[in-house]
Amino acid sequence: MLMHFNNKSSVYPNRSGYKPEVNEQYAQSLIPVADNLLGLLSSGLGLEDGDIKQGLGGEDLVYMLKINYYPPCPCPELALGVAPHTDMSSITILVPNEVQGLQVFKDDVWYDVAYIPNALIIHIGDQVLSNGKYESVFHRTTVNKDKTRMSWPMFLEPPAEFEVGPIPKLISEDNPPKYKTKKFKDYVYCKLNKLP
Ligand SMILES: O=C(O)CCC(=O)C(=O)O
Ligand SMILES: [Fe+2]
Repeated sequence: MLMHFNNKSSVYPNRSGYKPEVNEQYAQSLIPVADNLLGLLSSGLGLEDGDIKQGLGGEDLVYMLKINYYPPCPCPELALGVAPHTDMSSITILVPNEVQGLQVFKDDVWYDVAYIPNALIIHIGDQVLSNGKYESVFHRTTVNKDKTRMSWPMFLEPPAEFEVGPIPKLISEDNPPKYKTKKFKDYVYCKLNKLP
């Protein structure tokens, strides 16, 4: 289930019995956290605090909340909840329930991401803006034989029509652009279709 938020509107799926208030409250309270994180990522690159947010569309940045629902699976060793991937968002802020499932890949090993009550999990997504300085985390989810797992990721993404590319201030002769600048919707299309 997907919900889009920005500072102008919220769009909900139209499902009978679905009460959006709690998700709305959760998403709204994450927005300052998200903005703070983007500021930190910006200063980590030696940029002004607002530069990354600006490079993602500024006030038009999309905060997309998704709800993942993984029912119990009779053969968990034969299935995955989500196949290995990197997120196309700039960052993802995720809260899971207590059922283990998220794994990240490092040095050829899949590691369980421990559930820590009340902790937020932050994924670095595809970091075109940083020109690859920040590396996206390759991750997947497993499923559980008996228990239902749920997770609530919020993806921070540029608007579809917004052009994304390495932040010009980062580019120099020593650090040429590693990515083409293109509309975010074209970035998504190319990634999904394995095009350059
Ligand atoms: O359920 C999770 O913990 C992660 C889900 C995920 O990777 C995604 O929705 O992109
Ligand atoms: Fe993901």
